[in-house]
Amino acid sequence: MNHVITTTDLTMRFRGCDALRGVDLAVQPGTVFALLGENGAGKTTMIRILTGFQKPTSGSCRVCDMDPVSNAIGVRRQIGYVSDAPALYDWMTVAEIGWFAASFYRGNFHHSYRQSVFRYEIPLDRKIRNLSKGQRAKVALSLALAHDPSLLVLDEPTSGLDPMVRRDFLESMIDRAASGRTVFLSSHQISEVERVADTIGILHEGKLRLCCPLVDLKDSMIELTVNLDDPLVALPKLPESVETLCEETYGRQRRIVVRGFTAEMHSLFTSRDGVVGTSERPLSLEEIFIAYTKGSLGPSRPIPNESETAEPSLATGSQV
Ligand SMILES: Nc1ncnc2c1ncn2[C@@H]1O[C@H](COP(=O)(O)OP(=O)(O)OP(=O)(O)O)[C@@H](O)[C@H]1O
Repeated sequence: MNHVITTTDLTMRFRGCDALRGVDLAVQPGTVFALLGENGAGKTTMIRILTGFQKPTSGSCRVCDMDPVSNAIGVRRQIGYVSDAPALYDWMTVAEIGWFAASFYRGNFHHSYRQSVFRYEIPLDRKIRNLSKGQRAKVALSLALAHDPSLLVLDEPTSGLDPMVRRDFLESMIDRAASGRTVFLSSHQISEVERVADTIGILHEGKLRLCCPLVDLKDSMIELTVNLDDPLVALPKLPESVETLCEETYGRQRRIVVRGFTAEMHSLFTSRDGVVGTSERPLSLEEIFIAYTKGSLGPSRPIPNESETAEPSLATGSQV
């Protein structure tokens, strides 16, 4: 399969800061790819390189079969792009900026643009400088989508949009992917991303910690709770195929976030002296993100009472 985006050992060093450290990535066509990461993880840097606004220190990338370093204009003509702070000509009106941008594209750019701003209820005669933050974001999105690009690159696309518009917009991204076009977006809105993304990439301190279809990710990750009769009981070593992301003790409970744990492995625990029982639960994308980036179960988890932890939960249904 021809990937829409590939990066190979992509590295970006700024003075005193390694923004990207050897990122290898491949994005399939017809998918919504969401790049997640904390502040400063390297998302915008990655997007600026892919769109030809920044030259990487080393490594390579291809976007729509072009090299954004040597052919930035070719890439930008092919894709739609909205940055986290869209630069629009403030002195133009909403109508004028549509005319202006249409001059760079063939086809019915202008008609599509006007339909889009009409749908968003933005007055055509309003100056860009007098628009609210959300209205600016809507104009930028209308411009990016008007030539119906095969690849849409969005840096924090929903910041500034109200909840209804955010939901409609993200759902429209699913329709784009269903029609074979590709959406690459960065976001902090993890619960929103969870509803629309096909593939998740997690950047952490410039490294790609994870790149995986969302369905596989959610199927392969669980929080395993092991009830112990003594908090100091040592747990068995898990097979190498299992990735342990974090382990925390709450009284007589040990909670572990694991990837690749299979049902057969429960017996490793249940046969262990001092283990009273185990249970498992699926994780939300937000919990998975926290496990990968913070190595913890999350900041706001309730700490159970001693009486709760003493109670063994033995095998039924998803529990073992
Ligand atoms: N031009 C620059 N010069 C020096 N350092 C930079 C430059 N651009 C980015 N950085 C640094 O690179 C790192 C990654 O920044 P980047 O903007 O890519 O992060 P991000 O994941 O988009 O963050 P956020 O979610 O806060 O927007 C940060 O530590 C940032 O300070």
